Amino acid sequence: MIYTVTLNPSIDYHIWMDAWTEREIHKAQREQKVAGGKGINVSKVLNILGMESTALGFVGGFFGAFIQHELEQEGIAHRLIRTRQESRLNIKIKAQSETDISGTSPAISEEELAALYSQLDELTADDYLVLAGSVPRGIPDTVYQSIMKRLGPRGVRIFLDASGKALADGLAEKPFLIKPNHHELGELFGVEITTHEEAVTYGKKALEAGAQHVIVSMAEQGAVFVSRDGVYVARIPKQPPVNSIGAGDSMVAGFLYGFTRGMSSEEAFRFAVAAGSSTALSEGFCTHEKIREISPKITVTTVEG
Ligand SMILES: Nc1ncnc2c1ncn2[C@@H]1O[C@H](COP(=O)(O)OP(=O)(O)OP(=O)(O)O)[C@@H](O)[C@H]1O
Ligand SMILES: O=P(O)(O)OC[C@@]1(O)O[C@H](CO)[C@@H](O)[C@@H]1O
Repeated sequence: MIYTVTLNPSIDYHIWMDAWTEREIHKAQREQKVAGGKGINVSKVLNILGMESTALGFVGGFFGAFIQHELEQEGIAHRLIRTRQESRLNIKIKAQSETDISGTSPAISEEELAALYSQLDELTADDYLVLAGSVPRGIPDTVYQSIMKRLGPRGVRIFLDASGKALADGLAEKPFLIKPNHHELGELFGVEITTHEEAVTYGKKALEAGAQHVIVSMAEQGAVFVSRDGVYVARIPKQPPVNSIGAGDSMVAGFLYGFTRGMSSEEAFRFAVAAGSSTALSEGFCTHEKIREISPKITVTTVEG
């Protein structure tokens, strides 16, 4: 079974407007409220691709009930833990460009965190676990490392999509896959990454630091894959994004889908990039049809050495 953990889910409030200007009153042309958070998005994309998963994490208050209800409506299994404090609201403004405002997270109590640990203790070597997104208040930012310390030795394969200290500390526990974007990977090593070559260099350093597979996503520049199976660069034709929110989550779901369906690392990587790009270049998340359409436009090349 695949489990996704979203410690800090959100309602994503998408709002479209002609232009965004400071000190102006704006009228929305269109708006949409959806359950969000990185692990939840991975579960949603897996569901669209026809693969089951169980969403774990915390939800509270009215916003939390909304998130839970949406998952139920979409037929996504969940064991979300109800918290005393309300889940957050993240605003996604789509005007000349995309602007994100992330709401303050609820504080999670020790008992609520303990309830998550007891759920996680049920996982076995047959399971995949996706740990994705920010860590809410009340939880130490070493939480991903602690979860990996507990479940890694049991053979659970862990996909880690985190940044900052949560990513840095997590590496030592040998996650099966990490998916930083090039800014997050640069931050990890205190450098700025702008080219595929630099992403390969620092992707290899992440491998040396413990990760087993590394996907470095680079938005419209495509992505880089580094593992002992090979090093690949994926390029995509330049096109303005329609919605880049959840593109990275679609990539994680795409790789997980491909890998668990028996694709080679290279094929799973291509599928992951196609999933990410078809989410970025269309309304809503990727689908099998959109992935099939975009796949031939993606070039994947092998990097020697
Ligand atoms: N403008 C774009 N054109 C084509 N593909 C894109 C574009 N933006 C993103 N993608 C695809 O989606 C993948 C992930 O994008 P990105 O690097 O922005 O991830 P991210 O920062 O984790 O995103 P998010 O956190 O919003 O999900 C890229 O590797 C690429 O395949
Ligand atoms: O603040 P975090 O947890 O890092 O990211 C949260 C978030 O921006 O990530 C998803 C897109 O990847 C959105 O659904 C959600 O609002």
